[in-house]
Amino acid sequence: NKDTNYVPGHDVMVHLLEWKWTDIAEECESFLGLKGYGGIQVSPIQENIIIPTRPWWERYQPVSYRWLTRSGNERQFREMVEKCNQAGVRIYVDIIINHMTADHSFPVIGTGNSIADPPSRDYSAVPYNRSDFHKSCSIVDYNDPNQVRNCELVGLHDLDQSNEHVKQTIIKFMNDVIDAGVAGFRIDAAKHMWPSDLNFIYSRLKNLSTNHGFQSGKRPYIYQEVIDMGGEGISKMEYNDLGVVTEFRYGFEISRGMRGINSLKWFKNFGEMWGMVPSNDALVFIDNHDNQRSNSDGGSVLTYKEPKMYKMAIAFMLAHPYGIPRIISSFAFHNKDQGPPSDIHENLVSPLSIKTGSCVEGWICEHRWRQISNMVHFRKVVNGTVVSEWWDNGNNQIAFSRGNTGFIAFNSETFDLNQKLHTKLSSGVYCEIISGNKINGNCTGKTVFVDENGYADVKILSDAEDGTIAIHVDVSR
Ligand SMILES: O=C(NCCCOc1c(-c2ccc(O)c(O)c2)oc2cc(O)cc(O)c2c1=O)[C@@H]1CCCN1C(=O)/C=C/c1ccc(O)c(O)c1
Ligand SMILES: [Ca+2]
Repeated sequence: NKDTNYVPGHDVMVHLLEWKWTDIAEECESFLGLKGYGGIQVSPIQENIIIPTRPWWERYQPVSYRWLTRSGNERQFREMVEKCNQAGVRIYVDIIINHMTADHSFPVIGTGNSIADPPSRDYSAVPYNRSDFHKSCSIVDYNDPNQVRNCELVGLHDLDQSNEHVKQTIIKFMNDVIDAGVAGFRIDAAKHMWPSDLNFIYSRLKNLSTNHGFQSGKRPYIYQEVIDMGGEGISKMEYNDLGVVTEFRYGFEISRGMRGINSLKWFKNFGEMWGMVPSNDALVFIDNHDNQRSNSDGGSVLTYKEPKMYKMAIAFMLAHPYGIPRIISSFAFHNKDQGPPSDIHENLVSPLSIKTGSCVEGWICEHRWRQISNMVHFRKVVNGTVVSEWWDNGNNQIAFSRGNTGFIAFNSETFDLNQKLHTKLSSGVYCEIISGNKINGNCTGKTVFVDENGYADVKILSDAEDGTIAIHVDVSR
């Protein structure tokens, strides 16, 4: 089964990219739990190589399975899991089991001071040696499934998951993390490992820890990074029996829609019909840590750098029932390799500075933006209902209801939207949640009136700050 293991009444995962464990624990208690977020994808916890320029992707070159990175140490990790579980927010660990480091021109030292000698495949802190790796061939033909699994991705030394010692070492690492109280894993570079080997590993994972509030018999939620835009030799459908897969087409298509490249009217049947995996098998997102800074999936997905369209894309994702949504919370970057704000002398990511509710000094904190966190509330309220009352203007103005619990409209035309639209909501005055909140019975943003026949006066000026209006039954006055 593919249960996220979220606490009932919580929904939506946020990837707190490069955040430190102590800051995450604090954010669980002061924001994420209260807003009803379901879970957090944390950056890799396993020791990684120190690359002099500290690119973000150094965390994807493991040196060992010790829980020592610039985000913190084992004690801080355990404390974070404890505090977040208590706040009703689950933790998902981004784990790299396909490979270790590449060869480098400098001595290889890890973030936990372990050493390794990649050319001789000696990773003494695990330990791994040459017999645990595939022969070093490079992936040159992505249409050859054998190469993609058994050769090296950009020179990263490729572990042989059919080797008994490798399997047992990975299984032990993952089971230790499960015992610390996490709810599941992101499997990095899953496309580069054989489904049968992954199945062997997953089947030997323990149930979630009853000492951390999980009911007995709960299985870890496994979502696998499989970058498949179609056209390669390997398909995401080879993996979605084992667990959930990242559906890269999702963010690509919604970005095209909100950019006006593809008319929003086509999104009436958005979902499996668009060649995406079944909804329960799809981990969906607009942008991720990789394609927000490069276009590795071949498309130019929306990011925080284009805020109006990005917020519309996120709002659509959180309002629509297809898939399991994940948002990213980023750090500002100017070049695609740049790592997080950090004190380069100290071997840690710099402390997060959150002033007056929004992050500063290089941390974007999309998860705190009102237009995004209020849509988490919307998604929780409409859970279990279907899309109905779809309306469009034949191009880039759309609206739909979610049962009789919520209603949302988008305008990405160059002219205003000003219509009486039918909803399935009962009549009354609703606080509009993209422009504001309902506080002590008052709306801090716009209000929307729904008449006794369910018709709402919907107005979205083309030059408005936000191109979305959304209401739901929890914010009727
Ligand atoms: O130009 C680069 N890489 C080549 C193009 C991206 O290829 C990579 C893919 C990749 C990309 C597209 C695919 O269709 C595919 O099957 C694999 O997955 C990775 C996964 C890792 O754990 C570590 C990596 O270094 C990579 C990687 O380099 C730069 C310099 C090295 C790291 N890197 C990067 O750009 C790092 C990218 C990266 C890192 C971690 C990820 O989880 C990821 O998805 C991408
Ligand atoms: Ca491999």
